[in-house]
Amino acid sequence: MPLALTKLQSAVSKVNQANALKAPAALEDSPTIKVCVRVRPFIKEEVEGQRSGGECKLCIDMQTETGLRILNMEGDAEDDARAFEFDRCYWSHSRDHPLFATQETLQKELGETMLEHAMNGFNNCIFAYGQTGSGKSYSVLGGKGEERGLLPRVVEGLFDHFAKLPEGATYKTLVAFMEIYNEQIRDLLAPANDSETKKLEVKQHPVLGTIVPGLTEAAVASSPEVLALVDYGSAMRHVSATAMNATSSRSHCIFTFKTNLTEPEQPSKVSQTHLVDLAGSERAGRTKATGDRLKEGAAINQSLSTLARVISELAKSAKSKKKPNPPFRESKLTYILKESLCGNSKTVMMAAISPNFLDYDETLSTLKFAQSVKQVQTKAVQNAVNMSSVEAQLRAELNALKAQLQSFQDQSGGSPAGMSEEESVYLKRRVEEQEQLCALHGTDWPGLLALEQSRMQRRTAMPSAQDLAKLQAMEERSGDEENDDEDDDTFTCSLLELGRSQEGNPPEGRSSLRAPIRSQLQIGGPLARELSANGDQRGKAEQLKRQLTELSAVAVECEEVLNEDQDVDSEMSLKVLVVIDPLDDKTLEAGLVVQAAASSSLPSSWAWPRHQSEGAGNNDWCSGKELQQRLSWLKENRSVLAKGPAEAWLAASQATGNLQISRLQRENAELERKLAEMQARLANGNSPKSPGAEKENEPAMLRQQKAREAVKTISASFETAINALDAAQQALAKR
Ligand SMILES: Nc1ncnc2c1ncn2[C@@H]1O[C@H](COP(=O)(O)OP(=O)(O)OP(=O)(O)O)[C@@H](O)[C@H]1O
Repeated sequence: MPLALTKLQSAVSKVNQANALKAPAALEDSPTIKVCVRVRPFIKEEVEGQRSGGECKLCIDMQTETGLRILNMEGDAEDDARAFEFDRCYWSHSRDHPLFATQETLQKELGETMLEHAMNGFNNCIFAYGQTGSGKSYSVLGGKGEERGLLPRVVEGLFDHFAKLPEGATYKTLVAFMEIYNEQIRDLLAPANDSETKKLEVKQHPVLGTIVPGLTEAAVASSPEVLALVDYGSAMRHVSATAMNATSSRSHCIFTFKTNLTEPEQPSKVSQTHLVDLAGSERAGRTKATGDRLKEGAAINQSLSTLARVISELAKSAKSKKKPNPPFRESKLTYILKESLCGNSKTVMMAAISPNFLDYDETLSTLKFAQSVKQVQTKAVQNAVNMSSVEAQLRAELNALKAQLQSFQDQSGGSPAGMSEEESVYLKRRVEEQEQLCALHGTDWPGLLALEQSRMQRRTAMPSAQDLAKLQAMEERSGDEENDDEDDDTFTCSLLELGRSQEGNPPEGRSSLRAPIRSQLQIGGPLARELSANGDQRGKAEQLKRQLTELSAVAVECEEVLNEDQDVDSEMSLKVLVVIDPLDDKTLEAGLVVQAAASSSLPSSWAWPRHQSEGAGNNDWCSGKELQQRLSWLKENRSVLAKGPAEAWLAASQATGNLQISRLQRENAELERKLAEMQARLANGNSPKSPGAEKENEPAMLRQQKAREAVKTISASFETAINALDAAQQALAKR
């Protein structure tokens, strides 16, 4: 082929590739916040009536990619229709519509655009806004497989982009995940025990802009790692059932990733991207909220109304060119998003709306709000930064803080005199925070990755997505059983079973027992309904969640202990039986079955010390406390598991108060008796008596041969048992 033609073809293909990545013209760069609207399908709660009394009337009409109409079905629909224009409208209500948009459509248009920005050093933000149950979480987080939302797709895409970087380029990524619940910031990535103690505040930093000191910023190197963190964070989020949505998010949730790309001899391109899933705006009457739910609703509405005032102020000033004075600091949400709403960021609003006429008022108000957001301008600039100068500035600040603390301490020979207790605590905390900032913006990247690994181990971990599919199937089965037993309305039971064996390949970097506990509760639909049905069930739900969290932590620790021992064939499964009885405090039973060293060391019949409370036929089950005992056993004995039966038996006998030794002695006595009996019969030329008549008729030679084999087998096992017992007793005697 002539060279010119090859070049032309390659140029055409490059242009095509670039076009394929490009968002529609309406989404291309302009200084205002881009506004998209998405219409969801009718959902189960509408069809079944909890949300709408069974009334499903479509009131949205979309003819173009940028325009929609909302119809007032009470009057003359055509006359009463109100038309709106946005940067992009996504029709996800019905698949047969020519404009039908999938999760993939959103990723191609919005996700890829954000990634292009991030790779070029621009900050991004996408925030999903809308009434409860309108599809915000579905768009941002989504479900499984093809239903994955923007967040997981963007994370995967990010690492695909990194893989294509030119030689010599390096990248670093930090991720954070927080929620704002009742005006408090919660770190969703902090290991469970840490998060309760930390009170997080938003601050303005002279070098770094808006920051939340103390918030976990996890150094990550692959998309599975980030997705495991997203699972973990989602599990920690406040979700509960309301009449409008069985899995309603009760908090605003912000996932952030920061990138730092460096090419040789170039300033680093840094970016920060927020993906925000706002809590639903709601009217207490429709959600039937009372007590804590109502309080949550008030806090949600307060921050959303601050957001509305901020937007209104910004929109007004865009028209009048006056300097705006928006009340950013009146809510944590607007304070954190300040930069995204009017500063250095390319920002998209995703307005999620319900298609149902019953939600007409809320939908209209969402559309009007979205229209005002369209006028708000931001000022995105490329962040090309000299990282060593940033680090130097942060270090200088750290040194100044340390010097200040030191001078107070010097004045008083150790304790900071002249300072109140509060001031000294404050200064010490500032030093700690500044040290964390220096580390995050310093050069010790391997150190940050190692820190994250150790944090991961401390996180209470949960089952994986694969396990969740299993869970769901089991839950459905147990749901059917519940329906069969409608008379018994005091109990709700769910059986969740997670498993792991050597054949299963857990995804790299993730323990197979990790998955959101909250997903378990969501899957436990009947359970969630039971918990939210009667006034004060929240306490019960929290208690249950705590118990499940603790239990999973123990299970994962067991799994990790087994994983450490490469030589041990192990198989493990966790069964959780959730029993909720409103009259009883006992809410949870769990069982952990570990077949450690089933084939190589421990005799398979005796792989686990059985607890005294275990009854026949039910010996896999144990309570949380017993699970802890099993974990201790496993920890104490892991070093011997792979060595051989004698040591393993010894270890087990120590752990179980020598019960096993006496059991073994009984077994040996029985074996000895059988052996003696056989030998005596053989010596007399008599084969052992067979029970059946046919056997009586067997030729004498054959019977004798069988008897000899039986003796051989028995004496072999007898020998093994004796040796093991001897070794065990000798070792015991030495201690
Ligand atoms: N585009 C869509 N396609 C299919 N199902 C959807 C879509 N959007 C939303 N849903 C479904 O609608 C229900 C409510 O959606 P979702 O939980 O995302 O609402 P939300 O706005 O986040 O609610 P809340 O504010 O209460 O958390 C869910 O069952 C979700 O799966």
